[in-house]
Amino acid sequence: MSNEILTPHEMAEADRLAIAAGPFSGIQLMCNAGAAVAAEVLRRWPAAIRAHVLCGPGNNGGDGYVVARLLADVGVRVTVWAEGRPKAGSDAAQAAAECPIEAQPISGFHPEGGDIVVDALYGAGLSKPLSPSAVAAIVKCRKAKIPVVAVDLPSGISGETGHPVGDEAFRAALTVTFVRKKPGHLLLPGREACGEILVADIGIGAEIIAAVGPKCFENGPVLWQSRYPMPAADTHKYRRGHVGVFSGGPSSTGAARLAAFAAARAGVGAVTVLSPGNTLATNAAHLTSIMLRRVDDIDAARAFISDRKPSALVLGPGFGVGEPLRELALVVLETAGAEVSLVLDADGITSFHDAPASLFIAAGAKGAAGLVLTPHEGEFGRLFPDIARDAALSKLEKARKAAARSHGVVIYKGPDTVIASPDGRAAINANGTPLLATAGSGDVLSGIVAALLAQGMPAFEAACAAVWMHAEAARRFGPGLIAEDLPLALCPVLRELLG
Ligand SMILES: NC(=O)C1=CN([C@@H]2O[C@H](COP(=O)(O)OP(=O)(O)OC[C@H]3O[C@@H](n4cnc5c(N)ncnc54)[C@H](OP(=O)(O)O)[C@@H]3O)[C@@H](O)[C@H]2O)[C@@H](O)CC1
Ligand SMILES: [K+]
Repeated sequence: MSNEILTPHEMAEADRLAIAAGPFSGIQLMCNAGAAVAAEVLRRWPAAIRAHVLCGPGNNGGDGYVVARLLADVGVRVTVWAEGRPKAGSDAAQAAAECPIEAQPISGFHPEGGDIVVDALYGAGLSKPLSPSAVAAIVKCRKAKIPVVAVDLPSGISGETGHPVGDEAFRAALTVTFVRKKPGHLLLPGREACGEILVADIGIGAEIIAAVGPKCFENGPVLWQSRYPMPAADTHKYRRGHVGVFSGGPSSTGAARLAAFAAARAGVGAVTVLSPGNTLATNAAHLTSIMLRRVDDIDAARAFISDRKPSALVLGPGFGVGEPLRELALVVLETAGAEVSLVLDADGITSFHDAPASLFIAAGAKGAAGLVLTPHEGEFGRLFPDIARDAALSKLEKARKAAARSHGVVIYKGPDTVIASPDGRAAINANGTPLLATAGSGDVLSGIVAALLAQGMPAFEAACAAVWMHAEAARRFGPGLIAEDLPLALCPVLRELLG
């Protein structure tokens, strides 16, 4: 399965390279695209009474004229409604000329129950908010409650950001896109506007995509399974890594234990909860296989790192915001060394609200511990306020900029979690579930990330794998899920991954 995601700009580049390399010309690619859409319409709605094809002035509209011709060829009653006309000499103009159905102005479009609509108004070239006539067409589809099949993208949605360019966008039952998905198919709200997404092969080969060199991927095992840590037959517990999790004070120890349990389930050989003296008894009462060590201050943290050589540390969950956490994080980054990783979550992120540069400088220093940051939207805004405010950037670009600035892998959490690496690679997660919107679920994610890091998985792949496994465990567990369930719910997911 191809998991690359192409930005609209990269898609246009792939298109250019493919046409230059042959064998397909631009109009042939357009015919292949239109044929893929028409075939899907016929397969899914063989009993549709009438098809309305909405055609815009660009190549998206060109695809629409091909769909209209092919549907009419097999006897479907087709009406074409046009907004603007293709430029003379363009591929779209040729497709329109070859379409036997005379286009009518879109203002006359009136669908009825039993009809089907093919939205070929705008795709990759959407450059401004939809016109009042296009918005009226959306309202008519909504009122008639008829299925919309979007060609490439639901018109109105930006392929780059997944956001509507104006106030309105089509909502499709099915979106047929070409070659590879675009960020707007996976980022919200675009993902919801697309309905089911089908990627059609139109004759642009993998070698063309490789030449374009995309650095964004849909998250899933294909992306990271080859780097997943498989326990060797002759392993022992410390060869499977050691995770240390810093515990909070008396009223907030649960978050660290959630991270610790998750780390243990995710395959790390040993886990130690690092607890202040006043919470040792509470933590001890809830831990069995997980070790416990008293850590009251920076010196004790340093001593743990040098005596027990943890391979990853989790700092933040339930810890409390403030100077002690900042100091601890900087000490870990500066003294732990390159073979240790730090997962900074929750309070760990918020603590650097006023001094993010100190964190980024420490993370960027040669030989520093590797850093993974796991902000949700609010935390992201605290650490990267200017990036968060920039409305022109997609969530993907925001995560990428944050990773480059912080020198850390950033897991920008949400229903469409984006994982970005300082080297420019990024992944968009698509198996998220609202079941994960529950207290403590982020602590579990931090524990899984740390466990994979501790077992030697590279940071970007570890972050991607953890995000996917976390969501997969939640989906398979189903309703009623609370964070305590997640570590155990990882087992069936692990059985498949490691099986
Ligand atoms: N890449 C490939 O491999 C293949 C791509 N294919 C297809 O090509 C599509 C991309 O085509 P495209 O670049 O011509 O862009 P498209 O979306 O048709 O719009 C551009 C036109 O619309 C206009 N316009 C924009 N927004 C507007 C608005 N709100 N209201 C009014 N006008 C608006 C815009 O005007 P301008 O911005 O120039 O003023 C321009 O005239 C892609 O989505 C896929 O379906 C396939 O054929 C197979 C091969
Ligand atoms: K469209």
